[in-house]
Amino acid sequence: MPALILASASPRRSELLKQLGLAHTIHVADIDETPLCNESPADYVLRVADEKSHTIHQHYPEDSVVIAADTSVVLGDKIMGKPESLEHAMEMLSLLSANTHQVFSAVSIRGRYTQHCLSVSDVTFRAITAQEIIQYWHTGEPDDKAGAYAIQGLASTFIKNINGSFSGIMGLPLFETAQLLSNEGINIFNE
Ligand SMILES: Cc1cn([C@H]2C[C@H](O)[C@@H](COP(=O)(O)OP(=O)(O)OP(=O)(O)O)O2)c(=O)[nH]c1=O
Repeated sequence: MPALILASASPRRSELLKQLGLAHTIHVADIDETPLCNESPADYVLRVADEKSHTIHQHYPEDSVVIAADTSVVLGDKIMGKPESLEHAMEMLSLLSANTHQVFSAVSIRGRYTQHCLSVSDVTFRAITAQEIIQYWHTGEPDDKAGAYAIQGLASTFIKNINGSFSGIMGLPLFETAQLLSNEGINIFNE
């Protein structure tokens, strides 16, 4: 079994990998995550995930497997990252209120092969008030989450419906991840 390295600072991604029973070390990739001019959401998350896995794979032997991911919340042509302030969270969550948006999550895996894939999910919010957004902000939960919410937390009370992958919305689509890892000889059921 090759060594598995998670190129991510996201505790959620590590938890999700552990959910598959996969032991891993963490080596955070510090890269510029600014979208390029006119870059589509799909191209953006795939490029950033690839840059993260590439940066970290350089530090390890060829036969190690590095996994990286990138998640964005997308509404129309707006790509939403993490909130920088209460005002920024208010702006994003007001747009998501009473609306359906997409969550794009890319996974990039480098080992013997270079592989990546994309998970896109639809998420529908009920109407949320400015008062709720302010209270939600003060819980600290929106802080380091794309679109300023966490489906796995209190924001579950805002979400009427999802069509897609719960783990993908949380930051690491496990169905796709398991498929890519099996191409590298990492199998969930026969470690
Ligand atoms: C939409 C959504 C996002 N998120 C999180 C997943 C990611 O951690 C974060 C999106 O930011 P990312 O830039 O994808 O990841 P990150 O900065 O946390 O970690 P790294 O770049 O080192 O891998 O938002 C949730 O936890 N729940 C959600 O419902």
